[in-house]
Amino acid sequence: MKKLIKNGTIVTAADQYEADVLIEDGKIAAIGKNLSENVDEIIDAKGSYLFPGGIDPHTHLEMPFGGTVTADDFETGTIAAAFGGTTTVIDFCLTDKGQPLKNSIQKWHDKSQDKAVIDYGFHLMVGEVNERVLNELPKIIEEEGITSFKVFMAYKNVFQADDETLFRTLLTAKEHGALVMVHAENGDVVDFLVNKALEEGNTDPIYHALTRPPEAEGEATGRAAALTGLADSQLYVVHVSCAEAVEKIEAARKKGLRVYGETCPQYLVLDQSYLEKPNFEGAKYVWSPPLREKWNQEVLWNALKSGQLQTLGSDQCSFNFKGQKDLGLGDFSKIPNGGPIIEDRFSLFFSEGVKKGRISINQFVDIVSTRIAKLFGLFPQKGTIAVGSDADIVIFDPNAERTISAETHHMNVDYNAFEGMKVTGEPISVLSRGEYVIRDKAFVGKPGNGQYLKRKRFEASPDSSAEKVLQ
Ligand SMILES: NC(=O)NCCC(=O)O
Ligand SMILES: [Zn+2]
Ligand SMILES: [Zn+2]
Repeated sequence: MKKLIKNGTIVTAADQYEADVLIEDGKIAAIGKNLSENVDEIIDAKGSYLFPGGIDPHTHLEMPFGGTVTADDFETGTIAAAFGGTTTVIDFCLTDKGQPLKNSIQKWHDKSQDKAVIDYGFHLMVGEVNERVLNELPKIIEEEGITSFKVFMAYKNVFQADDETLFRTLLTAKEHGALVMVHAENGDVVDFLVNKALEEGNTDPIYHALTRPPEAEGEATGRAAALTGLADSQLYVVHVSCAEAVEKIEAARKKGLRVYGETCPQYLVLDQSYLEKPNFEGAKYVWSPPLREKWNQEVLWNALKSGQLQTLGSDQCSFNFKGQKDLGLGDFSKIPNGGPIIEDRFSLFFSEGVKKGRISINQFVDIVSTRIAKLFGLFPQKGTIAVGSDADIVIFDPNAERTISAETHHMNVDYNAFEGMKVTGEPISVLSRGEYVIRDKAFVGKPGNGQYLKRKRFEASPDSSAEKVLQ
């Protein structure tokens, strides 16, 4: 099967140029001016950008959490992702203490393999380190191609791991070529503050933010970075929300540590005041870490622009307002944490970032796709438009205008946290390995077409591809 995309403007992390793209057997076979080939289909992309498909490094699809299960599964979640210009997701596989890790991974394969419409991989949660886990982790890297481990420093009595677990995970990752991801908040301090607020009768959603102060995120980020230095390992801090955490990442990177940071759209455009919305509507804006005071947004944008933060994840973790978020009526600590963002991550970032002049168009591609591919062992298969790469391509109209709304989104939830926001720029068609998933804004993919991705190991040597680009 051959396709030729003509007249589009290719944008990568490094270039912007007009050229035709020849696709054969799911790969990019040639790029050049005036390509003429005997093909099955010619796609006219005049006036559109051709972006490498977005890679979302942070999703929670069909994940049990907070006494319920996230509303989007691998089918609805990946369909929504594709509508939004994302062609790869890396989802967090939760694990259970005392259970073989491979059982948890099998559970995640079972939920995803017949449902995903785009390619996907898994990160693996490490909640304990013992002989069994230490024996299993290298096999998982080798056999499953799972080369990133997640350690929670918060959610006490649920997911939270201690510092020894984090440190030993960092040592293992160093030895076997994996990247350690952390949810960086001081869970003990947060737990104390939450209990105190509830004892004092403070139960509204805003107390979610007030009991998770930025200092708790900064402290945990700095602690994780220090342990990374001690282990001479590599660290990726997920969902960075505030200046205190950015400062710690910046300081670690100045020392030459391999510490990387991700932020999410919600921290770039929403703020703490949303939690004060009346009629319990503030619950829609409950994330951990919480939304921060507005001035933090500029710090995050600047950190993305200067390269101190490297990536944008969605932290897709959707719960319906009715029947799920309302579990926390009368007790903010019972509001399931998270929101629906997988669909809007890409175009919201284009609109707020590129259109508003905060980042260049090449930085946009780098942050939503290329660097993620490099850090998580997918480059150059994913994350760029180059000969030999998978033909994951977004045909994007940079001038289309739309208003974000739950009425029109494709996520399986009854609200959109960005309701009413106007964005400029929209995917028109999206190809995954050369096949349409979205064609002229309509879904034409098939559940089960998404392939599981075994990823390469993290390359830590100074001249590795990840390091060269990210320093
Ligand atoms: N971020 C959030 O509030 N929910 C998803 C789980 C996590 O990433 O901590
Ligand atoms: Zn988290
Ligand atoms: Zn998350």
